[in-house]
Amino acid sequence: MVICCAAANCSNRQGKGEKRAVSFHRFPLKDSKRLIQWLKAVQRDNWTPTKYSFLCSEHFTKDSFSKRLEDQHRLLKPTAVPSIFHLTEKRGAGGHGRTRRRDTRKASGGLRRRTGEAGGKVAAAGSSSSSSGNLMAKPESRKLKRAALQGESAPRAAQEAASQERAQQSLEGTAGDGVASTVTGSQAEANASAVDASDKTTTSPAAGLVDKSGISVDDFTPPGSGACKFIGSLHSYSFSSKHTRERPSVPREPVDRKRLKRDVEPSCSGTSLGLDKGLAQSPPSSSLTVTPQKPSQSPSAPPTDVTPKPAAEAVQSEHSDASPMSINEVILSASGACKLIDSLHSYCFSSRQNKSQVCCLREQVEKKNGELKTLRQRVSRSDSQVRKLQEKLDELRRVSFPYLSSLLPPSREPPKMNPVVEPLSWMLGTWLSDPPGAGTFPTLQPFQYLEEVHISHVGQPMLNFSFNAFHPDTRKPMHRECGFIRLQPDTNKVAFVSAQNTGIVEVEEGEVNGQELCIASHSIARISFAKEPHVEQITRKFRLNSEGKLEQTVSMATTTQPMTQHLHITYKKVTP
Ligand code: HEM
Repeated sequence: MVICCAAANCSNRQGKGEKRAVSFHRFPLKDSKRLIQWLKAVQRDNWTPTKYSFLCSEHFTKDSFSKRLEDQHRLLKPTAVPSIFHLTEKRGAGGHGRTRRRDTRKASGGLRRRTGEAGGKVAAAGSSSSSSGNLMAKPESRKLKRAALQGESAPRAAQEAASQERAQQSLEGTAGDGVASTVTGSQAEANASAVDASDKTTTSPAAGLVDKSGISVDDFTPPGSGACKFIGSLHSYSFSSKHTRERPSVPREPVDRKRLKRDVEPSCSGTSLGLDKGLAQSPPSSSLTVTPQKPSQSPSAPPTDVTPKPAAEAVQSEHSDASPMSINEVILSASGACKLIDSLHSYCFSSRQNKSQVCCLREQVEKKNGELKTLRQRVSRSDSQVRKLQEKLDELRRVSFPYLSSLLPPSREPPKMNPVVEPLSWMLGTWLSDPPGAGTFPTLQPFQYLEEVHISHVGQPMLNFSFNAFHPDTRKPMHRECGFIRLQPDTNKVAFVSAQNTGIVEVEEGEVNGQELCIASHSIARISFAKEPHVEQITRKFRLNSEGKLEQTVSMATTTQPMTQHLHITYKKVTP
């Protein structure tokens, strides 16, 4: 394939003008922004660039190029945009037409022959990763040297190229060119390598389609993934659809097409057609390097050992520059569709990843459920043990207190209060000192104490009481007394009978008036060894204050002291 400059009024093409090195650069079909910039600069009406469209280096400013360190090879910068055009001139006969393309075919033949002469070992031409290819003129010896240096990669590149060539020949088979089928493998390899040794996507017999980045289609298509296979079929559909649109008038043998498709699978990132890959295997942004043509290798003198393929190349040139697609369509179909499919791939993978996470979580949940089940069983066993212990306790109670259960009412409802004690009902309940009680007496240091009071009834015409004092700091028990409060029926006369831990037993009597009970000692007895001084008189007053609190004030007279207040305390009710 001979490379021609696509710019209007520019007749530069590969091999033309040996004295000056002109490089050719592909249109950045993958980079839609830059492509638009290029197209604006080129200003060609009703023309769409293909992967076989080039601009020569003369349309770029000097600063559009950089030099490769190792061999000073001139490379077009990835951001370069052409700016030098002579648009006012009219395009001459050497413009962009079929005639020129036919010349291109001849030039292509020449190129093939030249590279074939290089021993069929022309390796990948060390193209840069620049998005625009670089078709730079180079001396033959240098090319050979480079091919030799590239050693191991050469056979592989040649093998790949041979595969591509075979695909191309399949297409060309319809032209009935029997010679084409006689092209030797080494020739075909050399040819394909020379056409574009910097393909980003090549076929590998072992691994199928392999991208130069090292990612193969298999990387995107996990085995056994139905979704990915489906997406893969979308790829095929996308490319075959593009192929159909770009080559609507060229009939293809089904067998050829099938073979080609199998040999050259479309890739996600590629914008080229499967058929185009079969022809050149060159992405739009790859770089090409050619040597200026010697007279004997000029395009006008096709070599005898390489069969030209006019039919296929005619198809190629006819459809490469005369595509009916608009730029938008190119961008949409080339970038949009593949991006969509790539996003489907991503979705597919993320979905599979999520699935595996869900599986992992499900396993954890199942494990936790198992643990929960075990815990529930243990709790159930504990409940059962508690029930058994409760039953045992009940049995022991029955054994220890044989009459208790019969004495207690089955419903365990509180006994009905005897109406006789009704006037004292305001005293019923459990009371706690609030605040602590205050103790005084002329012979004593003032002191504080806590006290708990229980005043209850069991349905009898009397109240039961107990007063239990505690030290406010140590909570040690101090004074304690218990007894009964009786009311003389149909009167407000009250008898208070008490036994105290100090060895005193006493009876106090008095009256209840409303919510106040005032009583005074009627008789006091004590143990023989009671501590002195002995108490001789005691008075008490109970009342329910406006705050609902129970108050008690105790005064006493001893053998040494007249009647003096000994205690004052306020209780807060804590239970009925
Ligand atoms: C009606 C019931 C009570 C009577 C008749 C009574 C009688 C006495 C008497 C006669 C004394 C000796 C006084 C002295 O040495 O001059 C005494 C002392 C004392 N009483 Fe009471 N008392 C009663 C309730 C309480 C209560 C509820 C407390 C509370 C903790 C208490 C705490 C004390 C203390 C700390 C002393 C001084 C130390 C002692 O002698 O043990 N008393 N009481």
